[in-house]
Amino acid sequence: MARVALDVPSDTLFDYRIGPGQRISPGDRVRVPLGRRTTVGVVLEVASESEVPEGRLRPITEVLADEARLPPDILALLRFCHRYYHHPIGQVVATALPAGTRRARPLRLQHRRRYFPTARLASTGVEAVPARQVVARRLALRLLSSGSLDEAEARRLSPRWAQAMARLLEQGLAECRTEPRRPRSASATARLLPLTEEQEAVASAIRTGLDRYHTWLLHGVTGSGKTEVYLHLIADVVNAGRQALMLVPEINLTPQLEERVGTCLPGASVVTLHSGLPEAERTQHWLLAATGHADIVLGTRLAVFTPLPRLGLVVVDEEHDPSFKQQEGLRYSARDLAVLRGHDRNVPVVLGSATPSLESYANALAGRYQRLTLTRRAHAEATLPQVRIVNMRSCAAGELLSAPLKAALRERLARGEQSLVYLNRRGYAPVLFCSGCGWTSGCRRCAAKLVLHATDQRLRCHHCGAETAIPARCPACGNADLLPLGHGTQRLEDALRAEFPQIRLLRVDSDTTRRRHAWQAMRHAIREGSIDVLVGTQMLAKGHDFSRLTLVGIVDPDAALFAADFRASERLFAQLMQVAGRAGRAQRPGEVILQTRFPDHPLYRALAAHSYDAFAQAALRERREAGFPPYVHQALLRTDGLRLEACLAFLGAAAHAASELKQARRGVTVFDPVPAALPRRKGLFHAQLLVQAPSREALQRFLDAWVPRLGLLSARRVRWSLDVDPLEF
Ligand SMILES: Nc1ncnc2c1ncn2[C@@H]1O[C@H](COP(=O)(O)OP(=O)(O)OP(=O)(O)O)[C@@H](O)[C@H]1O
Ligand SMILES: [Zn+2]
Repeated sequence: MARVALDVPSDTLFDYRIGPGQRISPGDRVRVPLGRRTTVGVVLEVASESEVPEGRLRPITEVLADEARLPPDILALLRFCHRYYHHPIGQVVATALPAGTRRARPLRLQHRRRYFPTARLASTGVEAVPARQVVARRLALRLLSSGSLDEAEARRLSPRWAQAMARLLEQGLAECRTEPRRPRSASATARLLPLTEEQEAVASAIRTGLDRYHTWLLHGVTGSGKTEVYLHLIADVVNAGRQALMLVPEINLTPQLEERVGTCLPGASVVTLHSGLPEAERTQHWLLAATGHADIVLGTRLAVFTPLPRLGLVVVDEEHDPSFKQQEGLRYSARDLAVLRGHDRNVPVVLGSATPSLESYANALAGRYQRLTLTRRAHAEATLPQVRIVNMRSCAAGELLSAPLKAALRERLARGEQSLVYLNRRGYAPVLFCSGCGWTSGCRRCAAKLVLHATDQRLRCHHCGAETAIPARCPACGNADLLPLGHGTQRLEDALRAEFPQIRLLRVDSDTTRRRHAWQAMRHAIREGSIDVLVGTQMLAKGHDFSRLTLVGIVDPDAALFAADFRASERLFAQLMQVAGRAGRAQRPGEVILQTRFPDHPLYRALAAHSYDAFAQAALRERREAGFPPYVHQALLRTDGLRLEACLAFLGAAAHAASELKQARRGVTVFDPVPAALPRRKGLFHAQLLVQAPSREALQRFLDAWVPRLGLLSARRVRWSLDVDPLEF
């Protein structure tokens, strides 16, 4: 009898009878009947007895002949996700595997034919082929000179290659073998750079422990060359015959990084895994990893679930990045799961960042992780940029560019260097406002304002995508005097163009990069030097290495200082430090100009001093005093529905169910149901209930008892889901 995980919202496995002649192990994919149809699932257990009476047990329709079955460590990871995130097991499995695994077709590696010269051809030489068989001769010559040919190479020699090759095979002059289609064969164009002294110290510390689990927090200032350290370690691991898994945030998975990883290790094969890959390609890459053909897996958060039989190292770059946490369905943290995988497989884990998450930093302080630091930039001439804080209090409201920033931009233009002006808000202005009656442009479906987009003259909701034309008159009072309030990147672009009419300016935000490959083309333009000034949102802040960029201007960052979310200041500090870190990464020194109305704020002071530690220690102290993570552990029960009352009523019932749990509730705080920070989105109301405990164990003990009861509550017209270790509220 096999117990199978199916992609349905049920918390249990489904039992099926193993037919005569069917050989089944946990990890196999099977086709099974479900109601009147058949569906594909994964066998998690094989057992001798079922609670379902023998007669009602339905047989497995088919065992799919996959090239790789899910290994025990992945099955254990999936079970962990089911338990820890309290998510239905079948849906955990469906989330973790590429979509291709849901089809009732065996997973097979695509093979490619490769042709080799036979001993006979080698001994007789090309004379064995009659001279008038021009194409066959050409193929034979090439077979002898390069040792082998694949189809693509043969086609390049002649479009009529197939017929000629068939003749060579027939005559016993060539032979054909198949091999798995590899994603790329790395050429040896690039090399690993020799490490600096500091990088070497870090790398050799990690090298001493490559044979066992240990989590290293690689805390290196911006531009310190963390990537190079990862690559050296990955090279060691691959050369020792093992596989490496490297996770990066979505936006950082660039063709350049892919190429860098691919070319610095000639002979190693690299596959990428991310949600943007076509389904067939993603399945092939996954299978190459699972069968051990790929040496390096470079991917976004979903890659953490990839089976890797020879795993030797896990790297998480920019480990603080919020994109490692999935924000829907199975709300897993790929960073946390990466650490767990390293632990279960007894291999080292390297978490790298210039601005570690406070969770990881606290883990390092507590001795659970070991922190290694890079304090200097990798380029011999490069230093950290000078940070100047410009007080905007005396400036007119709405003034975007201060005199010092304008002067600094002018200098860069004169010297032919690049500048970046950062404003983390896209659109022209966050809201349109009537000076007559005070009307503002609100979204009908969300508790949010419609953002004014000047380039195409639309009002647009950044939460649900709703949009309308800009009204000529106020819809409430008919007044024609409608004013944009506040500023976004489009307005900043206008201000820069007005001040510097000649500049070659590029705006980078999710509006301008929506088209596929747009960002790639832009990055190319930036590298080439055909851009003077970059304007953009946090898309520009992360990980980029533009060598001619020497000035970063930061405009209007103050709002986040006073946000209600307790993580807002951590996020702001990380963003500012990252964006400041884009300046002066190569030969020329960098400068950062930060415009603020709160020049003495400790967060900005720490930024100016490049002191992550000062910021982090103060922030952790506050978190401890206020009782916030990482000193407590949280789970959020989220609901949405057409009526706010229905959501709150469900949450009220859930809170009541919690109060009835005497034993399991000990030490656990259950807060009151409240509307979410954005209470209405896409026409649905959102409300939530926060649960908090002093330890993970206490929280899990409570959730184990509580979550099954939630399923019994009447949840009419309310959807609910649980978010363990929530990042957003
Ligand atoms: N050992 C080295 N010798 C010379 N140059 C190096 C060396 N290591 C790294 N570099 C160069 O230093 C620059 C910064 O490296 P990298 O982008 O890896 O930094 P980083 O630590 O990831 O920074 P950030 O956190 O800001 O993304 C790159 O241009 C890289 O090529
Ligand atoms: Zn909306």
